[in-house]
Amino acid sequence: MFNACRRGPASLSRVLRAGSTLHLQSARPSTLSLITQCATKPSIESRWVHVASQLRQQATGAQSVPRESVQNQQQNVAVTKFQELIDYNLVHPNVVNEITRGMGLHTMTEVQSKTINQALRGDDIIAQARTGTGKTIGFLLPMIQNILRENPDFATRKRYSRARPSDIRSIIISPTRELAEQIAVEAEKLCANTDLRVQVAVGGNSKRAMLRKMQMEGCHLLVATPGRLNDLLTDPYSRVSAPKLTTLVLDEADRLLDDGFSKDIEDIIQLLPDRREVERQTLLFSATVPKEVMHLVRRTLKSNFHFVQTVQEGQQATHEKVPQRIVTIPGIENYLPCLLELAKREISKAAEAEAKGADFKPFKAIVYFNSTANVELAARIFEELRAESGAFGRHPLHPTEIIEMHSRLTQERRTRASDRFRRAKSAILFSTDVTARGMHFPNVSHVIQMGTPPNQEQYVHRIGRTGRADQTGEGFIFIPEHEIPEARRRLRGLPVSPDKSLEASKLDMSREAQLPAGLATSLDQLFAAVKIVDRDTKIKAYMSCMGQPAASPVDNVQALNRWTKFGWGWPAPPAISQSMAMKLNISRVPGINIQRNRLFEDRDAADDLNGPSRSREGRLDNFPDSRKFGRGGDSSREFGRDSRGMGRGGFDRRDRSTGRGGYDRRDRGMSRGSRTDDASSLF
Ligand SMILES: Nc1ncnc2c1ncn2[C@@H]1O[C@H](COP(=O)(O)OP(=O)(O)OP(=O)(O)O)[C@@H](O)[C@H]1O
Repeated sequence: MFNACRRGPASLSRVLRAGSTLHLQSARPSTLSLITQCATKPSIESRWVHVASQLRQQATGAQSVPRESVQNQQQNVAVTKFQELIDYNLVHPNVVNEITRGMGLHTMTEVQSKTINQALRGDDIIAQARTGTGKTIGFLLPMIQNILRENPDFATRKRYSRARPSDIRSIIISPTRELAEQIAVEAEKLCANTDLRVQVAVGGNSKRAMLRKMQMEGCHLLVATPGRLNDLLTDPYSRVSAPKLTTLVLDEADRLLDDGFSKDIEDIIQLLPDRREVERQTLLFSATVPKEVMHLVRRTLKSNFHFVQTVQEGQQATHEKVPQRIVTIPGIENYLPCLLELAKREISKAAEAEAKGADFKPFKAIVYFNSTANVELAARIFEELRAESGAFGRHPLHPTEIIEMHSRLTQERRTRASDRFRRAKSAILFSTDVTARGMHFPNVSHVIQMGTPPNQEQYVHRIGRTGRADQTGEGFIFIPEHEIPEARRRLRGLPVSPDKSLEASKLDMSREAQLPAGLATSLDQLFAAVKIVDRDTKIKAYMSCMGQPAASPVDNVQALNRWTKFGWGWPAPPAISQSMAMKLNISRVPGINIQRNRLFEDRDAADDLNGPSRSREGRLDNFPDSRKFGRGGDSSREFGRDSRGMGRGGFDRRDRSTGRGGYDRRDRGMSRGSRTDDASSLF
């Protein structure tokens, strides 16, 4: 979207100006938020009208109350309990009862109270509130009531529905398929006792099957991802249209208005009825609204829109109830040892609490990486962990499940993965940002981020997967030393406190060290698992990190090379073609392993940079298994001086020629190190 703006006063703005009701808002964001706060606050605090018994008696007929009367009541009433929506005849009981009786929710959250009251008046709204505060009901409820008010017939469930795919009254756009499906499930719950038909249209699923369902059942409320929605609205054979559209919702609005989706949103708005002919309400919701999107927000909404902000400027965008810890680590090779140590610690804490009959929360974590290839590698390694040697050994984290989630999976596998994680009592979900926004998985105890997130907003959304509604949770972020300056910049102002509780976070893999027995065992298990994972998966992970923007390409290349050496035991980092190195502007970076005429490397690299879709079985690494870590002593074990020649920090003694642990900044070419295809060199 920002690109679109740079291209000239965004073509989106041109599209939007086509609607007569659209006047460009000239107020700056700060002024704007002040204005709206003034406008909304009194209605909540001072205009409160006590529930009158005569209004209670009218509770059954919200749909039959004339619009003007509803508006008059809305002028004076700001409800904070769902039941009061019935009491004041604001929302049909068939919808409200699903919330109070079906979901057991009674008191509105702050964002719900503010948005529901405002949106029932028909105003355009942008709402910003912390993650997990119930924004979904905040837009669904007024949206459904707005349809029922115009079409009272839909308020009760009929045996036979005569809806068609062209009956769409509301469209909700979500940036991800999983989120669209989640919203549709929630919408279906609210509409269960009405005659409204909810459909979901997302990419990755069969379009034909989706259209058949839509044609059989009809559609009043469509939840969709931008690409599939665009496709449906432009396909003349789909018969999907929205001539009577009354509400458009953009959930995760800032994401939908950014570069990645702006073109689709622009096209979709062009395909919707002209606002001069069909009056439409637009609702934008997100936990983050960066200043940069405010001008696009103003263009998307009517000029008198309301900005509902429950997070004021200068306040933390994350929950205070979620302690957030930052763990600095020597290098990327420490990620998985740290994760394994943390998982074991939290799993045994939960088990102890359970045994004592104390309150406990099973370990259920989402681990975020910045690339798909890294998610695949970490998940594969964790799947291969064994407490004892042999393929059929017990998993050291049993019964915690290992699940992976990213866009390279088929839609069917993605759906299965989210369902599995949703149902799991204890699990680790390795994920890309595909689950970072909006996804509600119950009882997530930990959100663990590996490396610096792309931006502060993404950090906020990721951490928001825990501590939702009235729950607690914890956040960890692991930052390798070379990323600290950039991480400091991106995480400025966030309530993260340093954590040094993990032994593995202090472990310099390139040096000899005395290790506690528990850590030595974990490293042993990780090493055995790394050995099993195929080479291609590792190369893709390396290439994907290479392709990511880095503050210092030199530090980045060196950190990645160190990872391949001490994390995987490779004598030299993966070869990268000259052309790829030039494309990434790293061909002169010391330590880069440039190989000419290796077409397959080029292909792999291109795959990783562009997000490959094909999956291949790669070769297995062929480490001799003669040098296992073995069991440590009771308290500690000297790492590197045992009879198996562990090498310093798991690094082979033969490799000393390359300096400490075989690698330091002076060692400009990993390829100079002697080959250590050796078990002991992995960790
Ligand atoms: N009034 C309420 N009281 C208690 N729980 C609620 C209430 N409203 C919604 N919830 C619950 O809170 C959880 C989070 O809701 P929801 O997914 O809508 O949050 P959100 O604000 O959209 O989060 P995100 O910013 O991550 O998208 C859900 O389980 C929902 O059922």
